[in-house]
Amino acid sequence: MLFLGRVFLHQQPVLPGYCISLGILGGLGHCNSSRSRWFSSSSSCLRRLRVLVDMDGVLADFEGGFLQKFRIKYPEMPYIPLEDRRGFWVSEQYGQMDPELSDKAISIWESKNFFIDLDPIPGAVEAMKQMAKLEETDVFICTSPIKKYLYCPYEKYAWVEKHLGQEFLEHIVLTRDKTVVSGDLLIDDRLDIIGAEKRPSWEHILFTACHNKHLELHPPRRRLHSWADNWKAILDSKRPL
Ligand SMILES: Cc1cn([C@H]2C[C@H](O)[C@@H](COP(=O)(O)O)O2)c(=O)[nH]c1=O
Ligand SMILES: [Mg+2]
Ligand SMILES: [Mg+2]
Repeated sequence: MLFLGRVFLHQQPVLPGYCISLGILGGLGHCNSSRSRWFSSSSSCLRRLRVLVDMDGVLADFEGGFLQKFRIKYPEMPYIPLEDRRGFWVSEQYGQMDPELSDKAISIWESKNFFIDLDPIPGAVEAMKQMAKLEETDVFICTSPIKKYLYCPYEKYAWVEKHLGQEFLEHIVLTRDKTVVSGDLLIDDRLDIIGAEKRPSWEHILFTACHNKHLELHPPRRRLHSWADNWKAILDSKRPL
């Protein structure tokens, strides 16, 4: 039967007309893709969990890499130790210290080799490899490139190949607007993820970073404190029963 209503699952509206209902509606979700992961057994629909994982600040140590290169390039300039970082935008906090420092900060991540040289966040590579191997689970790296595109997009791909392997190249989403990407979970260190879609399909799990660790999250918002934290439990909490 053609399902004509709007079904809300994980706060996601499933567009009318997209779903052919095979019986039980529990667990409906990402059914609007030609490569959809639907399968039906004994007249029930099961679907795979889709996890979106941010790159800078979650897989790759943007803050650490920035500070190291900033201090090498501008040894005479003041800098902000990681424990004093506040707010997502490095350029903003440096600009508040001295207006000319904002452009100097930006020059660091606009330079060749900035993104490829970033170290992995502890535990990230192992966690991603484990996550990708989980049954009924699809993992995508969902990352925003800078607008000065000369090096960044290429180096993000190269970083993924170097640290996670070639197979992961199939699982990269480069976007400046993560709200239009569908998934069950988005693990990301940025507090405010906004964009064209006012009701993103994913639940945002805030990944703890130096710039957000002091922020109090209001329920039901959740954190992943590090890759040593129980990320599997967070995934399991989103699986259909
Ligand atoms: C801190 C900071 C970051 N950026 C850029 C660098 C990255 O390309 C994105 C962040 O990407 P994510 O997918 O949200 O991790 O933003 C910047 O332009 N200015 C900054 O201060
Ligand atoms: Mg990030
Ligand atoms: Mg898998």
